[in-house]
Amino acid sequence: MDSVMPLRTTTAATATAASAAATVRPRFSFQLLANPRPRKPAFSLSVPTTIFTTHRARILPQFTPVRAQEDNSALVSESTIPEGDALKIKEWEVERFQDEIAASQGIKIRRRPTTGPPLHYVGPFEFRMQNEGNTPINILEEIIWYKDKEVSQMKEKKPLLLLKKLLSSVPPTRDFLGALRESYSRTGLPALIAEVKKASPSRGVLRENFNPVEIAKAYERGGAACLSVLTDQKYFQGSFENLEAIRNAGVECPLLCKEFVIEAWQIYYARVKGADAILLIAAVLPNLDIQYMIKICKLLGLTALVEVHDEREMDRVLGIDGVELIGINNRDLGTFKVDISNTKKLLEGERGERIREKGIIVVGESGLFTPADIGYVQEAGVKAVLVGESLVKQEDPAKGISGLFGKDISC
Ligand SMILES: O=C(O)c1ccccc1NCC(=O)[C@H](O)[C@H](O)COP(=O)(O)O
Repeated sequence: MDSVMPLRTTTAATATAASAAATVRPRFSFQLLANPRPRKPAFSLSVPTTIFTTHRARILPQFTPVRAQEDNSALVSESTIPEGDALKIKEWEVERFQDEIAASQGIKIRRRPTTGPPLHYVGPFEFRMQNEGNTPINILEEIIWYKDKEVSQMKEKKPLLLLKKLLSSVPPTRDFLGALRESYSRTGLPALIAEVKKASPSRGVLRENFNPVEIAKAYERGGAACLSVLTDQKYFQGSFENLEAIRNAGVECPLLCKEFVIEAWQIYYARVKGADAILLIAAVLPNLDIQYMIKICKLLGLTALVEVHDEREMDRVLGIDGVELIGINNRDLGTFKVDISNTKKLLEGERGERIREKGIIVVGESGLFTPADIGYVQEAGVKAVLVGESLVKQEDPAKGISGLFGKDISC
């Protein structure tokens, strides 16, 4: 067990924000949090930055008074805060606010580790456990935390203004949805989005002699309607260079940029690098972000594939305007277990009806290996499938497609 250390005694002023600025409070009044994460910010964003030592202390150690005072002397006056620190405090406030919105929508994935470990109140003491709140709950959260740092660095090298300038010289996007529809009506089978995937956190390296352009061309020859290109480097050994290379190699299938999007900047970047579509993961993004990102996608001519894992995410996404393409991922990102009956479960009953009414195309994702699997998800209601492992492992991925569908779908 990690070490536990008492931080300091607390006052009501540190525990209840709204009234704390006012006057002296009796000592040893405290708030006991049964479930401290995600925690309500102890002050609202509209409260001016006359806030309290507890919060300052979490991010600005120089403000830490070891013991709160019985009078207001422990409070730091606004005028003593250097401007840069005040900005950090605001950022912290916004982060906590974002976490709270996400949590209210059932999103468990946090955008980044908590700035300081959560506090536990026991008697008059606040405790914290080392590492608590700073260990990702699953692989998706780990990926997102890393992505947060990665994107900050990438943005510095290629700011949004520069990307916007580059947009004027990129070729037009290809019609991702149109390609799926065309393939479905041509073959009577779910349209294939074949994934260019070198490795994954669950399976490790899937193909040693990995040539992304050759694989993409083989997929196209084999009858794929669209391709998905993993661009995450650290966990999937993918790259934006792969996306660009495939785009520049004369491959005609529309390309999905398979990224872990947390910021609109990434959408612009994907567009500049040759994407025709981009993945938005509901387990990571709050509703408003999805809605706003879909608008950006439309502005840039991209298709948004909005991915869900469970009923709650599906219901959220069905309530968002502008969603045209939903992916149901059969992989549990906590356990990595793949269960294709997830697709069926999420398309049953009223949900399935709403999807049909809205004309949304559903993509079955992950764990599809045989013609029986394809038949099963088609029966459940999907009009497209996204397949990586079972194709990329084949010596000839084009033949792999015929094997997967039980027939040649290339003509
Ligand atoms: O593939 C993984 O191990 C994985 C782990 C964590 C997050 C995402 C992951 N996969 C992304 C995908 O959605 C799949 O690459 C895609 O659906 C294809 O799946 P498969 O056919 O099973 O390779």
